[in-house]
Amino acid sequence: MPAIADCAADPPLADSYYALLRLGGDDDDDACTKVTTTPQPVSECELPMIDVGCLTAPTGAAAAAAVGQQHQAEERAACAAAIAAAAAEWGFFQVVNHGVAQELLEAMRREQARLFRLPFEAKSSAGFLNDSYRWGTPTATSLRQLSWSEAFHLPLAGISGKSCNYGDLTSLRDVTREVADAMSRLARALARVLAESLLGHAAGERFPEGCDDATCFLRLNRYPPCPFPPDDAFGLVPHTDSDFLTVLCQDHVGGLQLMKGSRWVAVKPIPGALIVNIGDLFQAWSNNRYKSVEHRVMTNATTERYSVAYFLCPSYDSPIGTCREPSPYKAFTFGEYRRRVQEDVKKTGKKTGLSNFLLSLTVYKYW
Ligand SMILES: C=C1C[C@]23C[C@@]1(O)CC[C@H]2[C@@]12CC[C@H](O)[C@@](C)(C(=O)O1)[C@H]2[C@@H]3C(=O)O
Ligand SMILES: O=C(O)CCC(=O)C(=O)O
Ligand SMILES: [Fe+2]
Repeated sequence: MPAIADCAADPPLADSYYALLRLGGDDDDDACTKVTTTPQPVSECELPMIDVGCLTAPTGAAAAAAVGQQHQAEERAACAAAIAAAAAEWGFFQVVNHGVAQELLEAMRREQARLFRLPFEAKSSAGFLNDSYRWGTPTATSLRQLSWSEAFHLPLAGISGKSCNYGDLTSLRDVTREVADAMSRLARALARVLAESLLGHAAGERFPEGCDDATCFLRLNRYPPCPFPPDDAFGLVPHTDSDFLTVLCQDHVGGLQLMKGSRWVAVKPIPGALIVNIGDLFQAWSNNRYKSVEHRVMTNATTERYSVAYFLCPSYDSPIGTCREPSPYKAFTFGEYRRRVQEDVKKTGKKTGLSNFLLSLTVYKYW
């Protein structure tokens, strides 16, 4: 592993900042991202908190005998109902007893810090961690499109793949693999109860089809301190996630905000809890019942912030489909969706997302 040199570790985000400032590009017409002279105060919210122990605990014979199968079934039904209600109302919730060990998450944070402390040249060099390093916003044309952050967007297939040379980063690989496995179990259990809540038990059991190790991603995010005013650039620009659902572990620093009603609210970090959010694919599949909610990360002037996100994605050739006809959306595959998002971001600097795939501009409300 190259020598650790803190001073050269940060990506040249300030260069991007000044270049965009000089460019003076038009700010968005989007009210949510517009720079306002008097920014609206953002209140802090407590996301619905759900104990998902009954979904993640091993269902051994001893456990069944002790608790009683009837009671277990009732507990599972109540948990599923709380998850479905939060996905419909908030698009976001928090979980405890989630099955991802606290020591593992702490080890992940240590490995992540070590990884991001590598010199920028090493992180961005060809082939490093399968070319998964991203920083800033290469497509930005205005300051408000700049994400003051760096990330490794890791396809899970690549983590164990021999094609990737980890060198001295083998401990990072092992921890990453373990976190991905544990988050994957949680994400699948949640996706399944969300599908069951709309389809019934037997049909929901097969959900999500087409999602496996080769198709999901783990994203390691780092938000360096940002010396510029928080109204100039974001830590991560407002977006919805292009997946079925995301499991997120944020540290104690805070900065994540989400849209609730038509206001931004800040998510208070709760030690030990993981955050779950619905992505675009679940919103489409559920005919808008579950909400893929816009979220963003604010910058912090003094303190760096870390997060890890697990994205539950199907293979590119998977049709997304619907839980029930008629769907408000045209039929599309995940590959078509990703391509359209990338084209839009390249052309306009912004993701348009699901509205590109609506059958008509009528606002559908099914639920
Ligand atoms: C420029 C963009 C790429 C992105 C969508 C966005 O408009 C803003 C955030 C980006 C991000 C970050 C996390 C995930 O990697 C991602 C897949 C997502 O859902 O939001 C990407 C988006 C993307 O490349 O589709
Ligand atoms: O860092 C966070 O809190 C959010 C990250 C996020 O939204 C993403 O990676 O898609
Ligand atoms: Fe996100």
